[in-house]
Amino acid sequence: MNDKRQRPDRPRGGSRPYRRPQRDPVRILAFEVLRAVDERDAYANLVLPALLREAESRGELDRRDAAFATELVYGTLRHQGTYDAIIAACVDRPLREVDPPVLDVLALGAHQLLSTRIPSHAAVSATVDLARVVLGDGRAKFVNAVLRRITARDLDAWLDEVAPPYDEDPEDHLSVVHSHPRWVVSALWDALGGGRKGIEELLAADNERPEVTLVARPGRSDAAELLRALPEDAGRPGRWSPHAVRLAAGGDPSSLEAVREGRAGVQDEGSQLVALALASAPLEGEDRRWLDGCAGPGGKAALLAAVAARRGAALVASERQPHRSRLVAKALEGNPGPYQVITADGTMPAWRPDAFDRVLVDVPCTGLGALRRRPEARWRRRPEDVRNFAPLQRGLLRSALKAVRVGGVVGYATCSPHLAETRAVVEDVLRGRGGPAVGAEWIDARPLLPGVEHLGEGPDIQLWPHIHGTDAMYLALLRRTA
Ligand SMILES: C[S@@+](CC[C@H](N)C(=O)[O-])C[C@H]1O[C@@H](n2cnc3c(N)ncnc32)[C@H](O)[C@@H]1O
Repeated sequence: MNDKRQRPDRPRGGSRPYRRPQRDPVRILAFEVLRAVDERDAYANLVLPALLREAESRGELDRRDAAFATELVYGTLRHQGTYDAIIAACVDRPLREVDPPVLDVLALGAHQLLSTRIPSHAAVSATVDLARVVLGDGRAKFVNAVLRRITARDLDAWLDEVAPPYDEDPEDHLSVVHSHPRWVVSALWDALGGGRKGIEELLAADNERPEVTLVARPGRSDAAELLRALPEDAGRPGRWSPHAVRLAAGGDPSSLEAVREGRAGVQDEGSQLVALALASAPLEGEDRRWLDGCAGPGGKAALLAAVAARRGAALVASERQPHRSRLVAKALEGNPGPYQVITADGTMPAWRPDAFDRVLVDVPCTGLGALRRRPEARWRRRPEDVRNFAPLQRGLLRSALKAVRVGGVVGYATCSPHLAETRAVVEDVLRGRGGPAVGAEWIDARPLLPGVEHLGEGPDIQLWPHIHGTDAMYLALLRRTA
């Protein structure tokens, strides 16, 4: 602690007594996470748990504090676009001229004022104290003035003020109200189709915290075992996957023995459905050799390997990044059937052509279908990322189609619904645009997800957070014909 903070309370210019700011470890920690996300392009879902563990080990935070810090960080990052528009209306210069750490404190304050039940005076005073600790007294005055302007309206009144009317500019309106970059609103709407209701529900779902879903790896565990091991009301069966269990808020997967032993894991239900659909696609002839060509960190590979083991098939799980291959190896440890984990570039295959009966390529993508999990991703992604992934996505699909035997099945998956990453890739590869044509035909994937409704017109499928409660996973199934 520096000298200044150790000085005793004393009067300062005028009659107001000097008050030392309260050091609130929760808000300081939330601020540090926001700075790491902004300055180092860190991922909140990695930095936050690490800082929480450190603070808990120092005895500074308990579970309730940790939950509040999590709410502050995720809520602020999710609604950052909305808060920035409101803050911009309360400062007399362009936001780019406000120092980023000051903006982070203001956004944390705006979140408490506009989206939590914390009384306004308490939110302002706690945020000004935070500003005094992390920014100094001078900038804290600026923070105080801006926050007081924000308290003049509630969130709905601010949205009426700062968002352009829907009828004038629907995408800009939705972008401000639902805190998504405009180009992302546009891309999601193109993929979803339909009118205002659907896109509003989707954008709102992106701002909800997703529930944690477990997978009981078949042959190693089952949903009933997981449900029995959980306290009453702490878990529910999945909506669509017979292997899924949904944890109630605050549920800790590592409290379950099956998870600790790798017989179960954490996996979004959409990701489970993709692996299960590929595994159940009809196939004539041999069905013994399966490949996951983009396996890291191993969620789908572990489910595929477990299903393969029950069917007498073996899985090769391949991943280009060595550190992610190690995660795949860990996810597959203890699988009851044969499997192999290799580190290889899927566009320069380490296997012979025609070597496999089933192949999955869950290609690298913008991740626009998983915005619920990575609240900062929407601000980091750029439209050019879509173009930059395009050659790799096409290359990986072409290699997958060569790796499978004639009659075998390829699953092309993304966790982005952006049409340029989904159907456009598959159509280009099938038509030979930008490379040699590949002999393959579509398989209707919809019947392979029994009971799942609203999958679109087929033959490919697109899942949605607001309809299916899953990440927005895409899957195209193709059969090699020549
Ligand atoms: C969307 S992730 C796969 C997620 C994985 N299927 C799961 O369910 O856990 C895409 C993976 O492809 C890997 N990758 C990127 N380029 C690759 C390449 N040329 N060959 C193989 N893997 C690649 C990335 O490192 C990343 O781990």
